[in-house]
Amino acid sequence: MKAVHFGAGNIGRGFIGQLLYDAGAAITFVDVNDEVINAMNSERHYDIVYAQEEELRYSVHGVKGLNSRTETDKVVSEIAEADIVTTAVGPNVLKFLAPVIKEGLVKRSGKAVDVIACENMVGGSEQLKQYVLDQADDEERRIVEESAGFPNAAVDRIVPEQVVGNGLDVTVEPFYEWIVETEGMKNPDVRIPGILYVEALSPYIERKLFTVNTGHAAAAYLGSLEGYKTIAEAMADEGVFTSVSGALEETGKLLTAKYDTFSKDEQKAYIEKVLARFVNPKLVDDVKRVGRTPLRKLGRKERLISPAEQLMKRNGQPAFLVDVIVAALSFRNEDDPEAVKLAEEIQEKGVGYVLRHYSQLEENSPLYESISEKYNEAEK
Ligand SMILES: NC(=O)c1ccc[n+]([C@@H]2O[C@H](COP(=O)([O-])OP(=O)(O)OC[C@H]3O[C@@H](n4cnc5c(N)ncnc54)[C@H](O)[C@@H]3O)[C@@H](O)[C@H]2O)c1
Ligand SMILES: O=P(O)(O)OC[C@@H](O)[C@@H](O)[C@H](O)[C@H](O)CO
Repeated sequence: MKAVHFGAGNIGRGFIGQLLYDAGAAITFVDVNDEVINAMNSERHYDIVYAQEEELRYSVHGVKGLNSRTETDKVVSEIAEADIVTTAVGPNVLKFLAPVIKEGLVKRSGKAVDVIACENMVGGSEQLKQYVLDQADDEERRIVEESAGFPNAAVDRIVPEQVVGNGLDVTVEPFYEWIVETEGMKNPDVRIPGILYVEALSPYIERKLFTVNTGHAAAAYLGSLEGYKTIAEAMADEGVFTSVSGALEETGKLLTAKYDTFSKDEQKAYIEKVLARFVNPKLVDDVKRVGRTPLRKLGRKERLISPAEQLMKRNGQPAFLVDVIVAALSFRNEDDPEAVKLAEEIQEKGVGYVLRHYSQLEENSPLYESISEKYNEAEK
């Protein structure tokens, strides 16, 4: 089996690569980072190190690397022969993959394949499909529509930023979950052991995004305000822990009211497990990584605004979530262009502009009002 994976970063190497390799795939990692690509091509393997008491290493062999900008023809040929195509590049990067993925899919002459975006977002693969179709003429569009599936997915494993060993090795938490929606698959015969295939992804992606990622963002933004460097340090602060748990109680209320997929007890156990994962002492995860790209995270369909808005529509009070959103608006990191932009926008146009423009909240809507009020109080 051949797999093409875009994004040889933390989750790409630390999780997707592991399951694809286990499934017997020869993996071509496509990236733009030449250091990583060159290391892939000279080492041809890397290790995944489990962040747990007893060290456990897992080797992924036979990998190679290609540059998606300078080796486009080779990437197209690899896609043309692949049994599966996956991505983990970040939601903002998906549109840049579209031209080369479109060329690769067209070159397959109708041979079915699935393209799975493993990004933290609702409808990631569907979004990628739209970007691909935007690049296609009528005939190409027909080929893509007929032969390429873009099943949505949810991917969960905490993989912090770090370079260990040969520069490719990566430390990960032992936990993992990869869920793929069967609807929209064109090549269902390719099944990757370790993936849970479900008919409807919505409950699972919302549970993941609104528990793991909401809680993570809460710890990062509240922890950052308190001056903590890592998620584990932030979670050791009683005040931060209480607020993170409070935010997850709120999202839990929404999730169990909205879906009958999980009972209240199951959601409670899920939250407890997530909180335990955040305090893993062997996992050194910078609040700057977890809080990265705050403008994206303040988006309407994202982990903070979406559950808060949905909860309010069901007459719930997202008090803790609003505190986290206020902390997110105050997140500062000079190395993160989105955090810099956020600070500039607030300085020049005011917080209301950010809520209208980036979070797409209507002025004077209940959530807009709650956030503005709390933000102004905090600024006093
Ligand atoms: N790290 C985690 O804990 C984790 C867990 C689950 C899901 N995710 C999701 O996975 C995605 C990637 O996250 P990450 O933590 O691995 O980030 P990362 O920054 O470590 O990796 C992203 C990789 O994409 C590469 N890239 C950027 N532009 C590219 C392009 N045009 N073509 C090909 N490659 C390109 C980067 O060079 C980098 O190697 C995000 O959507 C994230 O939300 C991350
Ligand atoms: O990747 P982001 O920026 O959407 O979110 C940061 C973290 O919350 C995220 O990477 C988690 O570690 C991951 O989603 C755990 O599965």
